[in-house]
Amino acid sequence: MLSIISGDKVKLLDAAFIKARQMRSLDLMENAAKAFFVWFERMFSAIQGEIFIFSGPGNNGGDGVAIARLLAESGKSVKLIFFQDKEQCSPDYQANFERLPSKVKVLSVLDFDFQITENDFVLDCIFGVGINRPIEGVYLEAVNKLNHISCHKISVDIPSGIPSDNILQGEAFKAEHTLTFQFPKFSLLFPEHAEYTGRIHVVDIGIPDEFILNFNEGKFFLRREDISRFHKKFHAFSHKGDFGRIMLFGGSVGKVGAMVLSSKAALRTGSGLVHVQIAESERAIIQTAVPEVMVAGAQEIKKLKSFDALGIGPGWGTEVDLAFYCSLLKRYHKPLVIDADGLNLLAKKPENLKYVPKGSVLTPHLKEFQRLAGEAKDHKERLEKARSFAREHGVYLVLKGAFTSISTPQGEQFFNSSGNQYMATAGSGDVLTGMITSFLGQGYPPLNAAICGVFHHGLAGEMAALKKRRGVIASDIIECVPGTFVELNIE
Ligand SMILES: NC(=O)C1=CN([C@@H]2O[C@H](COP(=O)(O)OP(=O)(O)OC[C@H]3O[C@@H](n4cnc5c(N)ncnc54)[C@H](OP(=O)(O)O)[C@@H]3O)[C@@H](O)[C@H]2O)[C@H](O)CC1
Ligand SMILES: [K+]
Repeated sequence: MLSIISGDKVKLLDAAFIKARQMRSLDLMENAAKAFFVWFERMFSAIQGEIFIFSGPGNNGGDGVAIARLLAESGKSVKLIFFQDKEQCSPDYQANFERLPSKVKVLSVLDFDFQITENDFVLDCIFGVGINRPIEGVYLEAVNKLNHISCHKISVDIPSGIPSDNILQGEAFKAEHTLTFQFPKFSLLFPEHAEYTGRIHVVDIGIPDEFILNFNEGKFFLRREDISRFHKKFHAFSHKGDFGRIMLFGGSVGKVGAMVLSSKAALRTGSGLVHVQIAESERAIIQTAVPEVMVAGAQEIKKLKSFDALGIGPGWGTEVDLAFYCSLLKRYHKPLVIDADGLNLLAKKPENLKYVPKGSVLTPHLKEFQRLAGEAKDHKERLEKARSFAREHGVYLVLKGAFTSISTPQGEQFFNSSGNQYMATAGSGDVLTGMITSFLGQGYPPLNAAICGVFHHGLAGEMAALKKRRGVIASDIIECVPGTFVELNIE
């Protein structure tokens, strides 16, 4: 699992790593440039245009100079545009400058005419994690000009102008792709920066994850290769009971569809038995739509404890009898999942939060979280609030959106990498509730249930989007859930 560390620690990390390996910082820069080069060749095999590399005075600029050499040596037409005289640049920048082949055309930004056409590439190596103030002067002018030119645009490590751990002040380079080294810089995960980062790619430059862990600040980035370790193993003798008995509460009149989606998603995620508690008048709908589901009666509600997990809220409405809701929370002592109206009801009467069993998983989207925890001025503050909320209430807080975050009662935060914009569709959250409840019911610890739920949900969304793009609906996500187990090789 990748650790996300702050920009000011990157220098310490580099220093410790090169010392431990007895290598030079220049070698690490070479690793970074090579990692970029390999990625670039794979992404853009048939390059027709010219490659313009804008290189700032620090080591991000140094990466640009090394990349210029590698690209030129492979036969590409490369122009290097610099901002400062070599003598004012970092030592590793200077060392790479000395190694530039003569076929790289080098010119000052002051002499550059910005004649760049659609097929050309701009590589943004102006500033990386060392930026310490908003860009201005020649840097701002160049960035503004580049942002108005249409061509292929790639930022190296981070779009220049964006601070690695904070919200952008002023302007920054707008990339189509950001290739970031070793781990995603924290601010790349903020919605405020989506129009600058484009697609984010993480490449390894040779520093092992265990090494970076020494600098960890409790933030982790979840990737496909991390997921199988959070799964439970089943075997040939496993029976229906091992896959869990769960109960879902929701589906008021006119909103029973939410329960159809949640319960179906739970079954597709592997639940052995799924009960739903819904408005009596809606019973026929769900039993027709999902014949595998059972509708709970008074008997089951009485024997709440016999269920392995509960999921509360999808389509429940806010007219629910609060006394009934509180009695559920008080009588059930295992972790459960709360979503949608289950959360809205808690936001209306926060004093009831104390009844939520410890270790429960709460899955608000941004608006629901705002109702629960109050307004945040930006995503950074929102994530801090999420962290405090999870700690204070002893719950796992799943804040849904791009890079869904999971905050734990211990103060850690996990960021998900699967999913896409096409999942922002009605019922997508109900599907997630069903999935996380299903994993909880199968005996997964709450963190594992949340991680697996969020990752598989996102992956199912990616698979659905392959053929349907913006036409994806929540039912398509459910249909793709079984395929995610195949894709990740989970038995
Ligand atoms: N482990 C890794 O990931 C590696 C990453 N590498 C690359 O190195 C950069 C970080 O390099 P660094 O030199 O620390 O920082 P920058 O290149 O971002 O630039 C810092 C210089 O820019 C000046 N500065 C800062 N902000 C501004 C501004 N707004 N306007 C003008 N100048 C600015 C600053 O100097 P000051 O004295 O003026 O503050 C610095 O000179 C990382 O992002 C990767 O790309 C390594 O290649 C290998 C390992
Ligand atoms: K950059």
